[in-house]
Amino acid sequence: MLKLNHLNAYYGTSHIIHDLDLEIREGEIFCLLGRNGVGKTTLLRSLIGITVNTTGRIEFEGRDISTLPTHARARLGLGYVPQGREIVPGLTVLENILLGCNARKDGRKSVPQLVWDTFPMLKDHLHRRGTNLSGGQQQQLAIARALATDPSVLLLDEPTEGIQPNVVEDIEKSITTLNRVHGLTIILIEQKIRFARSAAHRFAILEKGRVRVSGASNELTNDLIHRHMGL
Ligand SMILES: Nc1ncnc2c1ncn2[C@@H]1O[C@H](COP(=O)(O)OP(=O)(O)OP(=O)(O)O)[C@@H](O)[C@H]1O
Repeated sequence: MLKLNHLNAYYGTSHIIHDLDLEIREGEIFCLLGRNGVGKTTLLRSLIGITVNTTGRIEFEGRDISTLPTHARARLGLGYVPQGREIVPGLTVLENILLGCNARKDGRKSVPQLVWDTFPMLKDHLHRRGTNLSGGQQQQLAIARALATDPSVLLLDEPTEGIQPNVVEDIEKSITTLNRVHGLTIILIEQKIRFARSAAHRFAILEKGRVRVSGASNELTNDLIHRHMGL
């Protein structure tokens, strides 16, 4: 579904991702792991085309998207939930969600039912400022905004980082339901090994912008985690 060939990514002259080959299969949760600073966020940004220069091929559903602008990639079906959520200040919850609708590939402006089914809590807060929600609610809003684009692949950058423990489980459940029940393909950056193991079908551990080891999630042994992530 998504194939990367010889992908290199740069911030100015800093070379962050090195000649990376990776294939994400339709219907899977693919987990990106690795220590801080190895390039996980940069890899997701390369896929959606934000703030990073790339060379190499990014193929999505058979088409080379590597030179397309971000909004065109979103329209083709890549939904991005950035680290830190980036809820737009000054906009209500509903307005934040409607921002996502602008990127829908079918041109419809209505909020997909999947958004409300996944996060019914948001309906009770539609006219509050998004930034006034709790951290966990803001994360749910950020995922809702990406779902409003009607994506076929969701890119999630540490979706439960810094979230109160009681909400973490709700968000994790939503992510697995989006995949298992609704068939969304998901690329997930995750530091919580427990969730990576239970949710992901396959994983890759990055080191210095390269895939150091990859495999099925049942091959994600404590030894690998210790050796390549220092945990
Ligand atoms: N906007 C930027 N300009 C220049 N260098 C950057 C920029 N963003 C990140 N970097 C550098 O790129 C490297 C990879 O960072 P990246 O955020 O992709 O790593 P990461 O694996 O996602 O780490 P973390 O888990 O800390 O988010 C780091 O050395 C970082 O300092």
